[in-house]
Amino acid sequence: MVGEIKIAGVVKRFPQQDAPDVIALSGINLTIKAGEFVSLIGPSGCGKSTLLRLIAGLNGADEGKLYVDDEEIREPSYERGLVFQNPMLFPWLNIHDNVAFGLKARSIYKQKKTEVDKFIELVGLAIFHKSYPHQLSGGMAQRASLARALVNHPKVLLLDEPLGALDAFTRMNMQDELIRIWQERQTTMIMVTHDVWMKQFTCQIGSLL
Ligand SMILES: Nc1ncnc2c1ncn2[C@@H]1O[C@H](COP(=O)(O)OP(=O)(O)OP(=O)(O)O)[C@@H](O)[C@H]1O
Repeated sequence: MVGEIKIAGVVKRFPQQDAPDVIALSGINLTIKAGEFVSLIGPSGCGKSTLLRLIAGLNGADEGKLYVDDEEIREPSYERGLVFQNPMLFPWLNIHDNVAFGLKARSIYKQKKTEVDKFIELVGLAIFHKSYPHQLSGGMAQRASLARALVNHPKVLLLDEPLGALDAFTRMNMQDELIRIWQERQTTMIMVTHDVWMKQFTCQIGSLL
């Protein structure tokens, strides 16, 4: 299996004007095994999103290193899919083209076109593949955003409160969906959540932050 994450002595500071630096992460050491589904839990401001952004390669650590399968994380990669609380779909592209975007950017769309349809179907949006983001509900848009990350077959899926903006019923369905995808694909998943039910289901590491 692939997708093991190692975090070694990671420190992240945010400099402030006329004030001491904010120390968002102070010496985090953690290993997440390939195929695990882990929740990051903890009080607001404890550094959950910061850690996710470092694993995504969107920000660099001030000290320490992060690895995926022993390869150091230095920049964003399609191997680490990221889903935010608010689905960031391109409003001018329909659902098919949103999901296909990464494959087109990497010039592998022609070979992988059937994958786009497969993942749109997996998240239950087959009949909406020609719809535009403004024609979808929040839950549907979030599922499209999940398909867009999954179509790249990431080693790791990073989920930053992906269910936070959804109503309770849609959230329950999406939770089931995520667990089903995880069981089916065995992708390493790291999810920032405040949801107690997900917290019970997944491994808990929030106390480390
Ligand atoms: N870009 C930034 N510039 C300055 N400070 C930042 C930045 N991003 C995060 N911080 C600070 O780093 C700390 C950790 O923030 P982070 O967003 O990681 O917390 P969190 O645990 O995800 O919080 P929440 O549960 O409220 O989303 C906070 O004190 C925050 O103000």
